[in-house]
Amino acid sequence: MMTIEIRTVGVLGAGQMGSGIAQVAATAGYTVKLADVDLERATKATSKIAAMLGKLVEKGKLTAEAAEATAKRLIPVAGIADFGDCDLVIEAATENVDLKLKLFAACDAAMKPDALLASNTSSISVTKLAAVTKRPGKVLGMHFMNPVPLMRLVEIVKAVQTEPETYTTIKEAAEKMGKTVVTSNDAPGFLVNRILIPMLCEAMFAVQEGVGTPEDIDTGAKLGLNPPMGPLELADLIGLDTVLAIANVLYTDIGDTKYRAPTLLKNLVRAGWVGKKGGRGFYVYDEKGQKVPEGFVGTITLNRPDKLNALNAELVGELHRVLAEIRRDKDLRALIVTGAGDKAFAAGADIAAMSTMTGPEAKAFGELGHAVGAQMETLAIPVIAAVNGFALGGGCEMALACDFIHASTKAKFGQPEVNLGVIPGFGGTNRLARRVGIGRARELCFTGDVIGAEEALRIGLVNGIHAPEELLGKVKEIAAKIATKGPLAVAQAKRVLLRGLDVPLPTANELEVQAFAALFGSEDQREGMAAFLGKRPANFVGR
Ligand SMILES: CC(C)(COP(=O)(O)OP(=O)(O)OC[C@H]1O[C@@H](n2cnc3c(N)ncnc32)[C@H](O)[C@@H]1OP(=O)(O)O)[C@@H](O)C(=O)NCCC(=O)NCCSC(=O)CC(=O)CCCCCCCCCCCCC(=O)O
Ligand SMILES: NC(=O)C1=CN([C@@H]2O[C@H](COP(=O)(O)OP(=O)(O)OC[C@H]3O[C@@H](n4cnc5c(N)ncnc54)[C@H](O)[C@@H]3O)[C@@H](O)[C@H]2O)C=CC1
Repeated sequence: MMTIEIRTVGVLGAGQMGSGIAQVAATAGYTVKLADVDLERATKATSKIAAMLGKLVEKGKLTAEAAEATAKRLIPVAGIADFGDCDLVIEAATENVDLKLKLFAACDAAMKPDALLASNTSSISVTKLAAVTKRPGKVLGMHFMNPVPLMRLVEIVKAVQTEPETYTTIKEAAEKMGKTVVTSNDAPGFLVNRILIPMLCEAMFAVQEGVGTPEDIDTGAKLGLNPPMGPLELADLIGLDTVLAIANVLYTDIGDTKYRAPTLLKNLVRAGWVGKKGGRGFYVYDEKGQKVPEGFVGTITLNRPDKLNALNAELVGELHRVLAEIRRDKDLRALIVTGAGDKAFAAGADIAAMSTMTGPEAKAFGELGHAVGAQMETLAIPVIAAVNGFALGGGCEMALACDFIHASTKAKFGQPEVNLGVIPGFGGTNRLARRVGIGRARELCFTGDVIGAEEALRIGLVNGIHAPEELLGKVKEIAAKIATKGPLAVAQAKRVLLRGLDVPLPTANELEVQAFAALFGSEDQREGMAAFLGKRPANFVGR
């Protein structure tokens, strides 16, 4: 029997696996049509692949011409109806048997009769998938590993119906994509996942039973058994929803309770914590997919929303106490300050309380406010203000005492104290001048004008503005990013940047040299540089 020559490959499902498969197929010279639930997702994935190719060019691993030619071979399409001219379709949609049966029947109907149809399924019976098509002999499993561009293996799974020519053609195609092939008969989990999934689940049972922490389990596995990743890190990479789906297939199809999924895994998936692709699983990840140490970011919420979080003695006293506690906390690596409710960060010092104060009382309160500002400025960790509404008077001053400010698009800033016959008393005059320049600070303090977020961004009072519902998430991302850096280095940078403002430049430069030198010999300096040279993420400990 003649086999088809593969020129055009359809990839169905543009998630982490489908995108990787599309990339290696296009790199191998195939024209690739990439589809997902809609054209938008397919187009987004295609752009991401083009960006990946760009990175390979930057690293000198691909020429610019090759990257451009590869990107041109990648065509996002609206759906299965566009697979009519494909010689091979590789399905890489979500691991769900009913979905895959439906997609196989639809692909079969849309594809030309002699084209081949493969599934990247991790565990589902390929024989069952073949049986819903009119081309069962042309169906098999083509199980790529994650991440596809880096992993050398493709496990080819022969369905009961697979014709030898189909196997040979697919093997050649996989080899053309730079992969080594192993062959499995159709059995739950095939070869690789039959071994892998019980191991991942066993690690999860160990967490569930309190035998050890995820960190200790992963470190133990990595250092004791020598795989590149620990089992829980790997489960997060695969996707906990996918791991659960595979475990369920193993358990149901083999019928042995040793393959049952741990409750912990089920609960994480129920919570939507599906691993790296969702930002959280056994670990927490930032937007770049880098692991974020958990519990390293603290948040203080000014919580007096019925009075727009106006600063009275109780609130400021509490803030003073909490900041003193935070100073003693050796685990925290960044702190966020925000306001409760959706109207205000803080609308200033409590005017009702201040209205009856004598001069000496006002002095005492001003000094308390300044003490809080100094606490925030001199904490070793960065303090970020997430200004979610009014930041007026003492509220604006409190934000200014933070290292930097991000704000919601509806935030409003001002030093309106002149309207009350007083001046800023919580560092506003001088911190504002340092942040936005003396001229602008004078105008704001003399007029009492209130400015919006756009203007605050324009004059450099805030570093970024975000939709109100996104503000806290964005600020947490920034704080989480800082938490992955060397804590000693961040602390020294904060100290030198602050102290450098108040001394002549040569003295500021001396401060910098001293701080730079002081970091050498620290565990973090050695780890940071070793991690760079070892091409791995650094794991800083703050020593
Ligand atoms: C922000 C507004 C434009 C919003 O208007 P609107 O949407 O119409 O809401 P309102 O109805 O006005 O407000 C809702 C609710 O909140 C109350 N409220 C708002 N702001 C304050 C405030 N600053 N103090 C007290 N209460 C406030 C308001 O009265 C309403 O209450 P309700 O009537 O019971 O419902 C608008 O609200 C506005 O313009 N607010 C005032 C903004 C302002 O002028 N701010 C500057 C204040 S002066 C200042 O900040 C001086 C400083 O620079 C600080 C120096 C010292 C710092 C030291 C810290 C220690 C302070 C402790 C002093 C207290 C002592 C003690 O407790 O004994
Ligand atoms: N994640 C891993 O490490 C590995 C996964 N696999 C398998 O690859 C397949 C895909 O897994 P991932 O890429 O990790 O999942 P993923 O969740 O990253 O991507 C799945 C994609 O399928 C798309 N999809 C869902 N329904 C669809 C439909 N009706 N039509 C078109 N597209 C649809 C989703 O929108 C999503 O983009 C699964 O079968 C999985 O078992 C295989 C090897 C490794």
